[in-house]
Amino acid sequence: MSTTTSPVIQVTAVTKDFGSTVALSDVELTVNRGEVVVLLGLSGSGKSTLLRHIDGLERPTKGTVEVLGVHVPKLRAKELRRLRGRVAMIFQQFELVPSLTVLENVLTGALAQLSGPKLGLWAYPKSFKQRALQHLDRVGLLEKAYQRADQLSGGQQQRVAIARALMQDPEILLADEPVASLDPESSDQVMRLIREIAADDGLTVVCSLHQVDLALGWGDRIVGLRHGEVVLNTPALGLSKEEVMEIYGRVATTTTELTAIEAELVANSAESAATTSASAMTEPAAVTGTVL
Ligand SMILES: Nc1ncnc2c1ncn2[C@@H]1O[C@H](COP(=O)(O)OP(=O)(O)OP(=O)(O)O)[C@@H](O)[C@H]1O
Repeated sequence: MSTTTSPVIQVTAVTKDFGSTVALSDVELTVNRGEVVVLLGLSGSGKSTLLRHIDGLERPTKGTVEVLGVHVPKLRAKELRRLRGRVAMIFQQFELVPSLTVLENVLTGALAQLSGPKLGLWAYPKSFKQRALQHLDRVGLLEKAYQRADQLSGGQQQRVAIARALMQDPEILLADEPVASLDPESSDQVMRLIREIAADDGLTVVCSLHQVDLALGWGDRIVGLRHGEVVLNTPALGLSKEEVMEIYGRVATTTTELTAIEAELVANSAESAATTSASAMTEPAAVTGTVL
């Protein structure tokens, strides 16, 4: 399914202050149905805060956020839960339950659709289990359905998290640094999968990343944030790596300078990823390649 020009996310003049910290400053963002938008920016530039506004986890200090035609900050708890049924989210640390099987973890994506008791595999109707197995097949992990989640590699766990998100039948997928804890090969696999699902299902994706190459390879549009401000909002096609590097306020005029800037930013990002992965249940962050 291709991108249409009907906006499903409309962020208008959003500013978010946390005390004296301005996390977002006058942010404008329109995302059309079926688009894959990648948010890039240094650690602390506001990527997660923007995603959290789209999911209604934060309210703007100023401005408006409209998702699937609904004005998010004004929603009551029940309406917000209903909206979240249509908006799935995946995270850097996968957020699986390590002691549960892969199948049980996928089924938890449908918890909100259950009316009865919500404990254990038996709580789910057979049709739910069939759907969960289909999603596992789709992410290439059907044979792992009855293994404990913590026996899987990081890349496999993120694919389980994607299958869990699909149980919601979402219209929008928000992905907060989904590959920050993965090696380059697994990162590519996960981004390819997200891209394929978006194309097949007409799913709209907003995904924050640190890797410029992945952003250019898998995104339809790149949105760059610096100190909470949108400094780039451009189709990925035809955009050069050097142009993207300007998001970081660093301009390289030679390849040597570009390599040096990348190396500096990799070190910066590795430090941030190591801090975040301290509580992860999977392998520590492997940061290689062009990681910013
Ligand atoms: N709940 C909060 N309370 C106070 N400050 C916050 C809160 N959430 C975010 N911030 C601040 O807002 C700014 C933007 O943070 P945010 O997490 O959105 O950045 P990010 O680009 O996602 O960073 P990273 O790549 O490290 O995840 C940072 O200065 C951060 O410290």
